Amino acid sequence: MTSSQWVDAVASFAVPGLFPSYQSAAVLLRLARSELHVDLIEHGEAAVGDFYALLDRVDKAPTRFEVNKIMAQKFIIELEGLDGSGKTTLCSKLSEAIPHSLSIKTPSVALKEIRPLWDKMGGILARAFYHVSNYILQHEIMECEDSVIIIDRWYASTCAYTVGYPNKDATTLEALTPIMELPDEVFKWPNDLCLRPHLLLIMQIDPQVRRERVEARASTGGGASRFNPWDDRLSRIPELGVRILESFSRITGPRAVQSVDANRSIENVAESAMSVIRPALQRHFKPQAHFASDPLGWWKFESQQLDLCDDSGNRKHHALWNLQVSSQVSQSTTSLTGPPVLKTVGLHRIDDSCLYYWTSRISASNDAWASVLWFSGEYPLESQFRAEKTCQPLQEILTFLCFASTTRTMAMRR
Ligand SMILES: Nc1ncnc2c1ncn2[C@@H]1O[C@H](COP(=O)(O)OP(=O)(O)O)[C@@H](O)[C@H]1O
Ligand SMILES: Cc1cn([C@H]2C[C@H](O)[C@@H](COP(=O)(O)OP(=O)(O)O)O2)c(=O)[nH]c1=O
Repeated sequence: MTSSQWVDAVASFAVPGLFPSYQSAAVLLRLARSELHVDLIEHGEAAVGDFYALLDRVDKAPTRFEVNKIMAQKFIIELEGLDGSGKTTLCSKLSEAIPHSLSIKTPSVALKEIRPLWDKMGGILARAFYHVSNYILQHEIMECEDSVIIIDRWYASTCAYTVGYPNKDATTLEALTPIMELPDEVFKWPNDLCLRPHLLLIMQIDPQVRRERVEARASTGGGASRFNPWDDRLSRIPELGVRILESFSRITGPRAVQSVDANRSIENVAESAMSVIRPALQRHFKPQAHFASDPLGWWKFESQQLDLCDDSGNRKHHALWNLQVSSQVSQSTTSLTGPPVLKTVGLHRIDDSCLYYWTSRISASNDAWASVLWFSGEYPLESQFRAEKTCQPLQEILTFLCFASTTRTMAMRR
């Protein structure tokens, strides 16, 4: 693609600077080097070479199998919030509190040297850099061995900071379309950014408290002490912070989204984040404990979290899903006949590649169970099987139903 073709392509983006895919941003960054003759070398040949080598490595998208395996084996938490809301502080607290966790950030530390170069260029090139940095982070997650990944900013920042403030010369935001009037499409996690957070935590902070923290950070020295351009913008144009926060809340792609009150002490903020994370980790890694305690409650909670149904109980989302329905009617657990046979009963379009369950008591005397397993065809079979085995051992698989109604109607029919 030549630079003029590229300029035409960019003009068709829904929001200026909001790239739809990895390739659309990577091609521009490569053009910057070859055709646009941007002087990159003055910024250090080694850093530039490393950056382009990294772009080439990330070019190869992970396979669906690799993605599904990572999504099943790891738990990814993304922290978002305005500058100075305490993300970095919370990341380090969480990584201390959560075993086998890794704390990383976007743009990743591997891009530390090259980032100021693209920041200095600004405009569409800087946006392209931030866009690819999300995929570089994905690459790092794929390669790491830790099971809980805590990320200080990810794609939600790229989207919110671009949509929130597409014109850097603006001193007022009057000319911009209100966030709530922009189409959903704008806030959609890119299809080719295959990993996504299991949990997005959005730090909510009073503007004055945030301002004081940013000033205190600036006066205490050290690496994190610099004012970045956003510190200044956010105080000159307070509505900008509101736009960015509204954008965070519209992002779709993360499996669950929660707000964290970031005004309180560091310990309180960490504890309130942990009170959301703990059960989420348990559901992810040990789903059986939830089925045992309050299965139906858990299901209701999850389906709201995932926003599967609208207020009337109709499914809102569409993607290919398999459905399996099995039930155990025997009161005895002594004659279990080994692992349940998994059988797919239909392909259904519901949401994205989430794996989750519904299981519930089916009689008042608590002697029978129904277990519904929806699983995305995209998950590796061994993880589906393992998850099923750990939920409720099924003595007898009685029914395989075709899924012809909404999730809520099914629950009511029982
Ligand atoms: N809950 C808190 N209470 C008081 N100060 C905090 C709290 N969380 C963070 N800070 C301080 O506020 C400043 C900004 O926090 P930081 O974690 O760097 O924010 P961010 O990563 O969101 O920009 C830092 O100086 C940090 O020590
Ligand atoms: C990750 C990301 C950050 N940014 C901006 C938002 C932040 O104001 C700025 C600095 O981010 P960051 O390095 O995370 O600084 P801080 O820890 O102070 O929040 O970069 C984008 O514009 N796009 C992006 O994709």
